[in-house]
Amino acid sequence: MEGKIGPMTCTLEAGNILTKPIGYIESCFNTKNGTPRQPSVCSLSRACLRISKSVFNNPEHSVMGLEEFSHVWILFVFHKNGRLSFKAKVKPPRLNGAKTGVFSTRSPHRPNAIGLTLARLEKVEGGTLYLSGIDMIEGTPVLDIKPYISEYDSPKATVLFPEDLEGKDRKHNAGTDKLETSFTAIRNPQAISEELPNEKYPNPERETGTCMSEMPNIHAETPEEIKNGKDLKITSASSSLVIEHQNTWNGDVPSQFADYLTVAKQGPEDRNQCDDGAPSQPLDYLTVAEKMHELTRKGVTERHENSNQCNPDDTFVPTWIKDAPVANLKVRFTPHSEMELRHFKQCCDSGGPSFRYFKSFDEAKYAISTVLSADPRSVYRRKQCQDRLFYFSLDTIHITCWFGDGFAEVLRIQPHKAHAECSK
Ligand SMILES: C[S@@+](CC[C@H](N)C(=O)[O-])C[C@H]1O[C@@H](n2cnc3c(N)ncnc32)[C@H](O)[C@@H]1O
Repeated sequence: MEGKIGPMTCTLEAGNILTKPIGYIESCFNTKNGTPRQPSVCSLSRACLRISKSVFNNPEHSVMGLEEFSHVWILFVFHKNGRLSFKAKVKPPRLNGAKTGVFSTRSPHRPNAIGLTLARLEKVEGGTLYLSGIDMIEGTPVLDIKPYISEYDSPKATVLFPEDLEGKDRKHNAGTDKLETSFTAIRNPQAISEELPNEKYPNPERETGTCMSEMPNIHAETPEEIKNGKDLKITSASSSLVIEHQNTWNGDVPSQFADYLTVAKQGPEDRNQCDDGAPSQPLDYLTVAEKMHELTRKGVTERHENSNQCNPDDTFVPTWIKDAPVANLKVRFTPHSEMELRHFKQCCDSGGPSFRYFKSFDEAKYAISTVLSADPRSVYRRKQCQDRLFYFSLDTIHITCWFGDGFAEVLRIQPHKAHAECSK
């Protein structure tokens, strides 16, 4: 039977789901103010997430095996967004007042108010996850956890070359595996046919899925015929494969590659003639193909190295992410604020204020510095209230600071009100 939520029918097929938090974040960030805009800003930030017993009777069962992953994706609700409002265009702080489409940003104000954070998984104890490198505030409802798997979650450059696979786990490289299979087919068709009991001889196009529309069908050739020098189709296959790689040059084919290509395109009669018309050794077509391959590979690598926009993993982002118009700030502490921070101890047994998440004065100072360096102010504050004091809290610390031209200065450090009890 279908469940109902108010007037709206809740069906998966319609994309309506009734969410139930699997737990709530306990975070070193108490308020939105001063919380980093992305988890990478403050690697020392910490949080913990207890899987709710109302979701799983035995929460520890649900996280079994998770300790084998270094990072986890956390899907959560921006529960402190205030009224649910969203606009098609937003002004991300990094654009310093300029607008862009909400879906090209990580703005919390979006139609479904769902956040996504990649956090480091420090440890798993029972049904509790200990996280670091986070940007979620205290009490954030968590909808789901998924392991971060770089093999799936980080796009890889298109690998054209079987050599790139050496020493790598091939299971996760289906595309390149296909290409390698096709090379194997070209080098040694019999080997492939032996692996395929239902087929007498391989058809690399079908076998590999590689786009080789012009590739002659080598299906009908017997290994004996190939051995007897009837290697035309095999060699054509290898040249077709290489010609496919021309595309990677974006039309700017280097002359050396073009020379190889000419040779590769010649018919067998031409290939076996020297310039003076004397018969030559039969051209090793596969060698030509491999040389072309090598050249393409070098070219692709160079293109990656010279490119400003592309990352080595074949991804790219707009320049406002990489070279934001908002510079990082220098951070300094007044001697007084530094002394105040030194009063915080690691455990509350010793009397006086103590940290809940940080392990030392240095960690706390570093975390405060990273948060301030990324300039946590809103664009409005940055532009309209430059000389106002800025307050935020981190762990059990309440911080007062101000911003000047290119810097932030910490003026005062006090125990955060909410944690004053423990300090006592
Ligand atoms: C820009 S969002 C990015 C969040 C996430 N990494 C993402 O990409 O979806 C991070 C900001 O959301 C705000 N925030 C964090 N937790 C929140 C919550 N539970 N409700 C509302 N806002 C929150 C904080 O001000 C933080 O600086």
